Amino acid sequence: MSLTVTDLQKSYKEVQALGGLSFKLEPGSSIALLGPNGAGKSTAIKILTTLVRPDSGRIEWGGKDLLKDPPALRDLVGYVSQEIAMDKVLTAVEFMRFTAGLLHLKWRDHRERALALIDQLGLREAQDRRVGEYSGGMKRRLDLATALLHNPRVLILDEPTTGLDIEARELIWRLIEQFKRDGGAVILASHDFQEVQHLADHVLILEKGVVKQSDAPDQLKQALGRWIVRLSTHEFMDKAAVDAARAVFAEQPGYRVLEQETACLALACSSEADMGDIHRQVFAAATDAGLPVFSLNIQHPNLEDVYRFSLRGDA
Ligand SMILES: Nc1ncnc2c1ncn2[C@@H]1O[C@H](COP(=O)(O)OP(=O)(O)OP(=O)(O)O)[C@@H](O)[C@H]1O
Repeated sequence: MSLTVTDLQKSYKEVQALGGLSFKLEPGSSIALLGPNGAGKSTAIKILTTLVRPDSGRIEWGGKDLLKDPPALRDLVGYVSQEIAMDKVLTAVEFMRFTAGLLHLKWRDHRERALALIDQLGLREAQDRRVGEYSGGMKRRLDLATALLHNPRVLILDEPTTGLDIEARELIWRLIEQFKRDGGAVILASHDFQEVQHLADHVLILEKGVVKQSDAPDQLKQALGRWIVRLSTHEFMDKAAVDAARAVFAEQPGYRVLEQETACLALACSSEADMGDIHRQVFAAATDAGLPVFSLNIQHPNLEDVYRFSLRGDA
C-alpha cells in the first residue's frame, strides 16, 4: 500500500504555510522535504502526525482518507522529532514502557519488541541507565526506538542527525535504510544536503508553502546542467565585475547564467565536454573579452546547487 498526499493546504490567518503539497510514497521508498526556514516543512510534518489539521487536502493509505481517521493515521506513522523530550530519570526500558502507555499499547505484548529495538539500536548495555546520562546520539537512537515501537509503516523524521557526530549519524542512517529495506516508507525534513542525498529517493523543495521542485535527486541535478562553473574575475567581485562577466557568458553558446549572491558568477553548462575542455572554453571566453580570471571552479551539480538555484528561480 502506498501513501498518497494530495493538495494539502494550511494557512495561519493571513500566512500561507502550505499552498498545496502533493506526493506519493511507495513502501520501501523515501522523500525529503527541503526548504528554507518558514517554507512549511514543519507544518507538513505536523499535519502528517495529526498535530495540526489542514484547511484542505487528503492523506490516503490504501485508498482510505486518514484525515478523517486521526487514530489510524497515528497508527500508520512513527515520528522522530527535532527536539527530544525525555524524562531524564527514567531508564531506556522504563521510557519505552512509558511510551507504550501513551500509545495505549499493552506492555506485556510489546516488551519483547521494545527490548529488541533497544538492542538493535545499540543501547542494550545502557538500557538500565537513566536517560539523563545519555549522550545526544544515544538519546536520538532511543527516540528512534520509541518511534518504531508500534511498528509504523511510515517513519517521519525531522532533522534526525543534527548535532550528532559522524559515527552516530551513520548509525541512524543505517537504521533508516534498514527500515526502508523492511518495506517502510520514510519522510525526512532536513537542512543537511549530504543526508538528503544519502537517504532520499525523491526530493521536494518548498518555499513559502509552495513546491518549487519535485523529483529524484539525480534528475534534479541533471536538469540543472552537466557542469556548474563558478568564475571570479577579481578576489572580491563587485556588482560591476559580475555584470561584465554575465554579459560575456549570456552570449556564450551552451552556457546559462545562474544568479548567486557570493562574489562570483555561476554558470550552468550542459555540454558533454570534459572538465579540461570546459576550463579552456571559459578561460578563453573570459580572456578574449578582456576579463581577468582570478579563480575558476568546475564541478558536477550537487543537491545544494539544485536547492540554491531553485529558490532563486533560475533552475
Ligand atoms: N502556529 C503558527 N501560528 C502562526 N503562523 C505559523 C504557525 N506555525 C507556522 N507558522 C508560519 O507558517 C509558515 C511555515 O512555517 P513552518 O514552521 O512550517 O516552516 P519550516 O519550513 O518548518 O521552517 P523551519 O525550517 O524554520 O523549521 C511560516 O511563515 C511560519 O511563521
